[in-house]
Amino acid sequence: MKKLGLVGWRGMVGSVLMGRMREERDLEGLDVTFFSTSQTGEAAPEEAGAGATLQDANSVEALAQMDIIISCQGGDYTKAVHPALRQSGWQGYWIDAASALRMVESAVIVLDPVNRKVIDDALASGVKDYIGGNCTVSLMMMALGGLFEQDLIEWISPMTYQAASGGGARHMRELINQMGLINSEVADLLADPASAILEIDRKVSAKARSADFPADQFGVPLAGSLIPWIDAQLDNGQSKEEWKGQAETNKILGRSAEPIPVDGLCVRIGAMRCHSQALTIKLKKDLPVADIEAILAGANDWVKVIPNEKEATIKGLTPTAVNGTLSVPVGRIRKLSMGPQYISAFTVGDQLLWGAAEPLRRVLNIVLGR
Ligand SMILES: NC(=O)C1=CN([C@@H]2O[C@H](COP(=O)(O)OP(=O)(O)OC[C@H]3O[C@@H](n4cnc5c(N)ncnc54)[C@H](OP(=O)(O)O)[C@@H]3O)[C@@H](O)[C@H]2O)C=CC1
Ligand SMILES: N[C@@H](CC(=O)OP(=O)(O)O)C(=O)O
Repeated sequence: MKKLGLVGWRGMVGSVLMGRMREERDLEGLDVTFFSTSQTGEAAPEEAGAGATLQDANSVEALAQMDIIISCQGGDYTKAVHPALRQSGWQGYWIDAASALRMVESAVIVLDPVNRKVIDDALASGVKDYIGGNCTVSLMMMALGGLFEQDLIEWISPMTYQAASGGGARHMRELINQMGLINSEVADLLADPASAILEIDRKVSAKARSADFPADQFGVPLAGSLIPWIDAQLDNGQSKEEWKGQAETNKILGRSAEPIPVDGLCVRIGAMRCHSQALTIKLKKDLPVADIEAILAGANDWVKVIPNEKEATIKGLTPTAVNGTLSVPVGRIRKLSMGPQYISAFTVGDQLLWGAAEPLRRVLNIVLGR
């Protein structure tokens, strides 16, 4: 029986992963060990077996007993533990949600509905590190998989609308706290239909700008606002999140020569866990919209083409509609006035499912040959 070690399983991404693995019974037939950086010796979840306890996630000796390790613990943990584990001679499979190893040459970024062949070739050639992609990149590629598969894309400019969950659980809590405080500030005025909307607006702004407004996680208010910067600042003016667009897309596709340009602005908005993206795409040739829709719809089981109509769009192409599901709707597909090869598209996806957990559980099954 293969030995699987799970690290980071009780965090936000790890909990979503556990939920999916339980739904799909992925842990059956495996000898599962749960690790923790802070709770060694406490009771482990039932999948570890009766009486099993949490093992020390910082113990290279304990980790080295595993055939496969999945980590959702974060990049600092990966950087601290993975090199020591490999240096100890460990030959097992390392599956990771964190970005730390993504661009390392010996690692593959996994998104099997899009790059199954890259994964299969890597397995055949002995690659042992399989890393989940950046959520925004994975969701964009799930939506546009058909156009990538047929090599129809000359370039893409994604303008993103990213959810609070991308920052972590504390960021989601802060957003809801901010929403609640804003509502409380004007609750009496809202209850009075005769109150002046500009007075409500003035009080909302004053509250959000006040020194005691909770903004420790995002640094500035997000509720009722947005933040046009995600992750670190790079010397070329891009944010790191924007840099990942082109770097990871091409690595996922296994394209080193002639990379597809992918560049745009990444923006944090007050959604909970769905990232949305408005895409401007230059195609390599002029294709009818109906053909583009058919190519997109046929690429995988999760992408769903929403017709470019108002009712269908506002009902099906929003974070509220998609939250907590594996569906990746893509719509607003139309020709732009720049020319027949230029199209728009808009897509929404759950950044904790296809954006983080789902590619990991799927590559586990691929590694296990099932
Ligand atoms: N958030 C996201 O959108 C995405 C995150 N990722 C990657 O996944 C990593 C983990 O992210 P995320 O899941 O948000 O991190 P969390 O902060 O939710 O969890 C990380 C770890 O914190 C520890 N922890 C301490 N207190 C608690 C608590 N009260 N409840 C749960 N866990 C606790 C747990 O480790 P222990 O048991 O050892 O104490 C847990 O595994 C990120 O660093 C990133 O690399 C990847 C894609 C998207
Ligand atoms: N940076 C993403 C979330 C994330 O964790 O990305 P990555 O896995 O590339 O570090 C966001 O804030 O929405």
